[in-house]
Amino acid sequence: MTGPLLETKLHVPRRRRALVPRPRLSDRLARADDPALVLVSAPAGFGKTTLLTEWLAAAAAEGRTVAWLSLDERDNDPAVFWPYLVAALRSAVPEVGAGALALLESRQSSTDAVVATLLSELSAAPGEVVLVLDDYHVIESAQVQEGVAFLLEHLPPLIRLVVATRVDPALPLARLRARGELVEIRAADLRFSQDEAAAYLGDVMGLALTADDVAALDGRTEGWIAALQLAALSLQGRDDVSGFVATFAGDDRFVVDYLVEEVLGRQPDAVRSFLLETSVLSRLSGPLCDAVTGRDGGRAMLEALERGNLFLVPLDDRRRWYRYHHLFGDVLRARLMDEHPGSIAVLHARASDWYERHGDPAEAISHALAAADFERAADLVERQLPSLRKQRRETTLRSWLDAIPDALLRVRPVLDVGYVGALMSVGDVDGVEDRLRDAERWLEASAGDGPAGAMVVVDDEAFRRLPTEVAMYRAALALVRGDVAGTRTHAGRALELAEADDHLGRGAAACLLGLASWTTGDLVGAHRWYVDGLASLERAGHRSDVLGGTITLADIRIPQGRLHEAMRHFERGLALASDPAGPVRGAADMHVGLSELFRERDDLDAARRHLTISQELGEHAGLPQNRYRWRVATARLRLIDGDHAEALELLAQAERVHTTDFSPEVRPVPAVRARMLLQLGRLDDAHAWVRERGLTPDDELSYLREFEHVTLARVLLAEQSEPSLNAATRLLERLLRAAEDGGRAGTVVEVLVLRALAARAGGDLPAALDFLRRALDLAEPEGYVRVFVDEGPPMAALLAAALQRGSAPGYVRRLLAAVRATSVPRPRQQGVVDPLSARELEVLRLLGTHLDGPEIARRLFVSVNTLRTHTRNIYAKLGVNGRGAAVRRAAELHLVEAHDR
Ligand SMILES: Nc1ncnc2c1ncn2[C@@H]1O[C@H](COP(=O)(O)OP(=O)(O)OP(=O)(O)O)[C@@H](O)[C@H]1O
Repeated sequence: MTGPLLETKLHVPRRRRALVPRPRLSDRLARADDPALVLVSAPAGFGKTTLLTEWLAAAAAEGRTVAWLSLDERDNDPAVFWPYLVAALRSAVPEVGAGALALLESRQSSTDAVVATLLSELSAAPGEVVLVLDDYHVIESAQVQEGVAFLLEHLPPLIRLVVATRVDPALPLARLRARGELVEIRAADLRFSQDEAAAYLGDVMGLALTADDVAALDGRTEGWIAALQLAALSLQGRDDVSGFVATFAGDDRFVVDYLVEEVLGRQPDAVRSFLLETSVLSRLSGPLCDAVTGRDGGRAMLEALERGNLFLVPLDDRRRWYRYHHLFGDVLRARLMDEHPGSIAVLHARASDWYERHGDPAEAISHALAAADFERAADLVERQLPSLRKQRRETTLRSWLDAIPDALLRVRPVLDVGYVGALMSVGDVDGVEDRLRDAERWLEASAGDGPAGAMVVVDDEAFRRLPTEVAMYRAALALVRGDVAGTRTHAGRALELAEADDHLGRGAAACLLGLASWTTGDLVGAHRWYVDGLASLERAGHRSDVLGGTITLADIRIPQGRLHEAMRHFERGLALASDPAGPVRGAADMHVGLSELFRERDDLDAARRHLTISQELGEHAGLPQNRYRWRVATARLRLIDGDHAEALELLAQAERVHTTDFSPEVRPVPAVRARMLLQLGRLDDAHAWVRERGLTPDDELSYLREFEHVTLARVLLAEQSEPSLNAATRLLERLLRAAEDGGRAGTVVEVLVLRALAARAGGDLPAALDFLRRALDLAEPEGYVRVFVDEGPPMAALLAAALQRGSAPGYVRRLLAAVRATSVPRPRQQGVVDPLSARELEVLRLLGTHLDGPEIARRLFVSVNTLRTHTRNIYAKLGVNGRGAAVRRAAELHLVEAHDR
């Protein structure tokens, strides 16, 4: 967070001295049978906050712990919202949230990872906890809303969420309502009844009114408490009550405007000016008010206003911080705009200055922007850049920079490049080029004799590092565009320019160089750069980058045929990620990587287990990248399980997920699909794929297309004609040489396997056995299995022949056993034309329970939409049109028990 955490936001608002008791509402809240969510939703000034403070005082007396968070617009940045939410919980239950806090402080995890961790910590909370989010209507950020919805959906039984809001929140209300987990208090419930209005006007506001006047006032305000309060303030000392009541009606904005005018008009000049001038502040303290008004006595004035019921809400127990009631504040600001429009910028400027002196740069920046003093705002933001970046507050940074005129950013290269960082962090490369070019021009112009003419630089240290940073962003941009040479040039330059102690700069540059080597197939070089880069990143303390790099290291080792080492990298990565401060994304990907290695070794149970863990982690954290890897790995397993349709669907989804990725690891997806088509005997579709990719056996070979060319060789082999066999053989020879030259032993094994099959198809058994033996020699120490087994019967025949000749007998026997295990047909599902996949059977079993759809989806870690697709397929396959019928039919066919075991 930029600026201190405001304790006042976590403070349960103090109860007013005199309140009208509302037993009917507090009873409803008290009787509510432990709902997950209490929603208090009504327009401004209906007494939502007051009702909650009353109820919570009683709840606290009964031993429930209460955590409170008053929200404001800044909470739309997840990097602001979640630290506050965790702090609110921790201030109430100190033993909860340490892990989430560590994640937040590491500033390298997704907010989803934070929520997932928080949830698991909450489930260990010692007793009942009520978490209140007040003024939730200010939250417009979809990201924050989704996070809260996720939190709510997974709340442990003893935790209750209470939301007070002026508009209904984007939370799954209908579902909670259906499950009886929602208690709602709305405007109709909150309106003062006539008796309550009488008690309010008489006992609280001290007005001696007739029953008719009370009835008239209650009728006119329709029980809207804030309006009644304003009316009561206006009525103090006035005789003609009936005449006054007749002048307003309805519960809309006009009433408030009208009434505030009335109230304001009755204040002494000093109070009135104070109210108007300080209305620019979202929080008020005596000293801050003094600075803004230019007069003394702010604190005494605030206390007097509070005593006078003038809509001042205390934010702490020590009477240091207050805010205006929103409704009142809005009208005050509109009034100020009408009466003294010219003074607004001055007032904001003073507030900005005060906040800067008092160490709250975020408030200082907001007020500078509100004062339209963009130069000052830009200065302040530039000074905050390093800490914003470190805290990953790109959303906030972007919202500030968006508010500053572009022409101003263009003469401030440090800020402009900061903007580039904020854009690239979310993969937005539009406009990046322009800004980098600007920065380069400034750097050129200022070479030698310090900053150039019109250029503005506030942070000289940042300006010194700017050339490195620009080179780095250039390298990253080149990589996104597939320009490997450019990546090398710029990253090399960044490395040259980075100072010895700039570990982050050096590490990032080395990794970019590693990526460039990787894309060209120079895996040895890529490995070296990554080892260097990771050492620097570790020194810089950038854990998430270290984790990401560890995955890459493993990914580099796999085509090199070093499966054991790849496994060690993944395991080391998992150890890093299991640290409370380790990002979930890393862990999810490590598990997929491990699953792929176990699948290759034919340990399918372990492969499945790691995918499930990865999926759990990934779904919690909503990680598209993980889902991409996860989908490909799952598709491959599904194919082995015989779930062809699902395997192909998963691959199609994976292709959709990653259309813009540039890392070598995502390129094989289309080729994996083609291999599946071949395994399914869909040769025409495989041909179509070859045409679509524009592949020919005489193409120039490149590492990035290696996987595709190996697949092309398979397609040619599958054709079983002499010319295509010859073409396949020639292509395989070239691929073999390239893989051997590049030290890619993993690829060599695969190509040798195909070469053996080609020789066998050509009738040259001795040559086939020779290629096979070479493959076995390389593969045995690393434990390869599926690379042989997936070739099916032709390979089984070759292996049997090899066994007869005594080649690697133990290993070959294991491979043959794996072939046999794979070809055992899955249990037949009698009475079903199109058999149900394992996944569909799982869904079917859950359909037979009392669980509702969303719950089933949650258990299976899939979206409700995916579940719907499964359900539709199941109904179609069973020839039924509803859940009950499907369950009955499944029982008749013994489908469910058979699978359930
Ligand atoms: N039971 C009550 N007795 C006396 N005054 C009340 C009572 N309930 C609410 N009020 C007064 O009405 C005004 C509005 O109440 P409150 O701030 O709780 O409304 P709200 O619905 O939370 O408003 P907003 O949405 O603007 O935050 C306050 O000045 C409060 O003191």
